[in-house]
Amino acid sequence: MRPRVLLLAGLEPTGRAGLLADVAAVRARGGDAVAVPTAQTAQGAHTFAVVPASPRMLAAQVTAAREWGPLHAVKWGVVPGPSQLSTAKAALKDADAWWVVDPVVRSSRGQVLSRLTARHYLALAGPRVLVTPNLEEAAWLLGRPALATVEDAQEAAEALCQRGFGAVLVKGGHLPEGQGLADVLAFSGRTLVMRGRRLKRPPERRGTGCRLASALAAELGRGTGPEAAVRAAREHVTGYLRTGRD
Ligand SMILES: Cc1ncc(COP(=O)(O)O)c(N)n1
Repeated sequence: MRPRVLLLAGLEPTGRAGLLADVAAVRARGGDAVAVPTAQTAQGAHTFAVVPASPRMLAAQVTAAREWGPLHAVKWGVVPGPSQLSTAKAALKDADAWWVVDPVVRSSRGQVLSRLTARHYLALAGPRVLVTPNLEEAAWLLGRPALATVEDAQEAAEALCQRGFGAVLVKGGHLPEGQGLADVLAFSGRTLVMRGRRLKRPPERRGTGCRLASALAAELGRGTGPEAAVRAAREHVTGYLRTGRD
């Protein structure tokens, strides 16, 4: 089965992160990508700009895509503000699809990409919604101090499940040295710690969170369960970090 995946994300024209990275990951996982830009961005060595998409166009693009067939999964990347969020939500009403929500409000260089608050993200919770915060984003969503250990990550993943997310993947790529690398997946009353080796990341290989969430959406869209989907998506990102290709 070829999953059809809607990607709602910011366009970063070089494809290092954002919508083009998402498209590459979905295609590499054997899915069909429907790419709807929520914002235009410019992210250079010295230049930075974000312009939100018009809500009217966003709604039209999602609606038009749905007229040609079902969406099996939706990946939410950067959503610049509440009007893009509510418009996309309304246009997806009644869609029978998994949602993968990457609560990215800043680039890895610290630039602000979105005005959404933790409350907006918590309102996206539902039984078929998988949220993929990193440690910092998980603390932000829960209004907690910084998470520094694998145990903190486990607790945060469980707390986000309690808030109504069907599955939570807390990405532990930024755990302090000595903690190793561990992602924590909580779903259906289980909590799994998935350990890994820390890989050196060449500075141009960005968008790992984008690729992880998009690969996950492709897997969930084809009917893979959350645990196997997360394993496949982690492998995808490891391959990207090693080779620079999806
Ligand atoms: C449009 C867009 N989406 C996502 C990211 C996060 O990616 P990174 O963490 O590599 O900066 C980004 N910088 N830009």
